[in-house]
Amino acid sequence: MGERGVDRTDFSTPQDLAHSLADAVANALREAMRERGGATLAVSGGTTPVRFFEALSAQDLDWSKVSVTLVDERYVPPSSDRSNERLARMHLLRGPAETAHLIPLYSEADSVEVAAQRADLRMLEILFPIDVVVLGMGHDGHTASFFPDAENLEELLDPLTRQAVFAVHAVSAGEPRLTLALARIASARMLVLHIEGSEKRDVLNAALAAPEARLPIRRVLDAAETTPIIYWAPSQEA
Ligand SMILES: O=C(O)[C@H](O)[C@@H](O)[C@H](O)[C@H](O)COP(=O)(O)O
Repeated sequence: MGERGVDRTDFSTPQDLAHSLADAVANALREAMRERGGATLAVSGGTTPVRFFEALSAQDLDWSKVSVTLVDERYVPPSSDRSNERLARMHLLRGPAETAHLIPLYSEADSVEVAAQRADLRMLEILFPIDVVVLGMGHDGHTASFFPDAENLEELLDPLTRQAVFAVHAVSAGEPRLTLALARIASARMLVLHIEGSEKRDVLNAALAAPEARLPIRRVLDAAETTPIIYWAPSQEA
């Protein structure tokens, strides 16, 4: 398998990236609302998206028609500072975007597997394919919660699986995770990968140039039904 085709947009600062990505995502959500009366957005957590979330939250659109969910979630309550739901509520669902409908992945359950079953049912509230999916990436080439050492990685990456949400156990992930399956990510109408810093750029370039798809990020980009769009900026020390 040769180099995967992607669209790249590099920025000089994370701030420039955040505003440009917020404009592009907002336009895609507006188009979805014009065409289908509503829009769906799935975002990743971690540390990278905060500027983007805050720029997107300020966008002028009918947020009451937007359903927002998470690409993946740490199996922690929304009160935890590790929670992606908490991150989205703090930085994205505020101001104009406060009226968006958030569909979290986490729920307090006897196990992460039970929580995944519940989240899978909640995904019935979403009209797939998702209009916009924004991925992040770790330095190990994971995206979503597709960690290279995930016990059920091939199940997560199965393009034919019908299950929308899976539980993930991976030593490198820290706590157990909840994640959308690759099939729900790959079918996005707009698939964005937002990464910052030279190390992540190098990991991505190596994954894209590799003759076979080994890293999860390459498996996801190869499965994408639209041309993935890479948003990159140099990291900015806090
Ligand atoms: O729950 C998570 O951590 C994310 O969804 C995950 O896939 C993230 O996008 C990468 O780990 C990058 O995280 P940073 O932005 O913190 O580098």
